[in-house]
Amino acid sequence: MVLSPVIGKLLHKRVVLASASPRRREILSQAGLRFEVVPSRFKEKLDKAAFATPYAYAIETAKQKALEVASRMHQKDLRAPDVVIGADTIVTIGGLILEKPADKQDAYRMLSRLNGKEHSVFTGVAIIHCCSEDGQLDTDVCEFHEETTVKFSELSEDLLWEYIDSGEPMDKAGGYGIQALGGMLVEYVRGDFLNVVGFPLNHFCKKLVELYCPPHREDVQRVKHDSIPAVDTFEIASEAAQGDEGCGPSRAGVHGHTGQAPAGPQGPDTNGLVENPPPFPSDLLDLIDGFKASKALFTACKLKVFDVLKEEGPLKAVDVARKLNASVCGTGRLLDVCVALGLLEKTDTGYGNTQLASRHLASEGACSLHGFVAYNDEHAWTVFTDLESAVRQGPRAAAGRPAEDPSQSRDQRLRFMRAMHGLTQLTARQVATAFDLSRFASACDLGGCTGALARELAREYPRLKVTVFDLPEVIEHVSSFHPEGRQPERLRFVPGDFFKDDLPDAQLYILSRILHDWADDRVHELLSRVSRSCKPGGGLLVVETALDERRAARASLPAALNALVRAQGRERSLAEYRSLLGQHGFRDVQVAQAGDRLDVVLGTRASSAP
Ligand SMILES: Cc1cn([C@H]2C[C@H](O)[C@@H](COP(=O)(O)OP(=O)(O)OP(=O)(O)O)O2)c(=O)[nH]c1=O
Repeated sequence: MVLSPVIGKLLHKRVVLASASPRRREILSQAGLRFEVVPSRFKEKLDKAAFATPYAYAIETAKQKALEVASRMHQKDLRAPDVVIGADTIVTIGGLILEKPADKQDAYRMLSRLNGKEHSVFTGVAIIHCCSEDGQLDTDVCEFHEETTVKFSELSEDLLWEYIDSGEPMDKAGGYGIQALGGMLVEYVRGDFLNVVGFPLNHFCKKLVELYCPPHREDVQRVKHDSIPAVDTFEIASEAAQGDEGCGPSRAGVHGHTGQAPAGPQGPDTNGLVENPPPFPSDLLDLIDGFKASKALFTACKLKVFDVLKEEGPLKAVDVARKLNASVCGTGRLLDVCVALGLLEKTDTGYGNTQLASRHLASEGACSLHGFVAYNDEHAWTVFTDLESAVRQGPRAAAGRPAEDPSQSRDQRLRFMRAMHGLTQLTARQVATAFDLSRFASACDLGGCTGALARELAREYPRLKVTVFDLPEVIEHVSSFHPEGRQPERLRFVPGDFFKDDLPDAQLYILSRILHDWADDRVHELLSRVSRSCKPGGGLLVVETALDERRAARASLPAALNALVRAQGRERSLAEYRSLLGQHGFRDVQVAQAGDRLDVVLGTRASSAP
């Protein structure tokens, strides 16, 4: 069966994961699903002997977990979520079902049983579609299971006990976690790895395709007979209906509840043929709503929601509202939107940050993008409202690079520096290691701002001395970005203007995210200054998001629009950067990628002048 993008179909639904398992949460959120977490209170005590197969037991347990959550939520609010997902993972060996060990001895018994042998891991999954009508809860259940075979090596007693003493086995079926230390015990795996970790993502997506993606017109084989009216044969639909623990019959009900177009054919057209409705334009609706999602994220950052929850979460909406000095109703809605966007998690104890939010959206921390978010909220948001006139009239010549705009206030400059600092810290390592730069003893980062890239270079190359060269009004604020005090000995900051002042001596010059801010004449002026300062054999490293077909269009398009609305600069292709370096006396030009958004171009200064 062909897998198609399907997670987005759940975007406009309220989805609840009825599980306390952090692994399930991680697998589903990494797949892009937006959901709330409400752990089930169903006691896993079904009579195993009553089930014909181990997986029938796992499926029933998964279903009961999900139904318990659906009915509890329905009772509480008289409104159940749209979809509740439940899962149960078991390990089976020799007809025995192993769940989570009760204590260390139990874990030892389980692991000894698995020692040196193959066993099966089953996960049963239930996807429950809910509908609350007239105070009644109506549910449609789709269920399936996945099996994976795992073989343990021959393990010594010492190893088993060392593993048990690590504490890892206690909350895991069969007493091991294949994704962590338990991976050491495993000789091979046959089947879906994520199924062992607690959630069979691939099978789940296929089920969603069955539920939400009716076959397209092209998939429909029209069979016409002279005397019999034309009929449609849905090959994919019949394939789906033949699937294991059957979603087929409940499908119509599912779409009925969720307001989606029915999966099956609609009424006959004038020729007696049966027409499919056009595909529901979910992606388009997401695109239309996209600006609201950005603004919700910006607002939550500005209000420091993620800082409050990082320090004190989980918290109820009322407590967050009190801490933010904001309305309870407004805060509650913003928090729910953040849950739907995958930035927060909601459990019985309240709202908490996802790992993503704690890492990138709280204002402190090495990976914080808080400054970049603030810059987009306060600056980019405003200038982008001018997109229409920029498109009509072409790029505005007015604004230069923000840090170099003399009319810029101190606050604006600091905001820009914070944005650049966060973004550069995020990518500095990838840039520093895109090429082996160990042949250089000194480097000068022109327009190097807070020194985030320079510090990474100094860390990566122990003999490299790095100079950061930037405007005096930038350098004056650098210390506030390094609260720990002293800069590394091999790092220095020199104030100056790379268009006017002598460039510091260095074997390697770096222009990171600089050239796109300038029009062609200024780029040539700058490169010829660099070329004059650079000695033969020295290098020039250019870091940019190049316009290039190799990269997914999405990553480079916002940059192209940036140039249109705010600056006199422009984005260039890799071929243009190569050619620019060549025109200014740099040879052996090589290109590498730093992550999925940045390109790094390295050229070596030839001995003859260009
Ligand atoms: C075999 C194996 C299991 N597990 C985990 C997955 C599940 O979280 C757990 C099996 O217990 P489950 O009862 O399936 O799930 P749970 O108790 O963690 O969460 P809930 O009941 O609220 O949904 O074992 C691993 O993380 N790694 C492994 O290698």
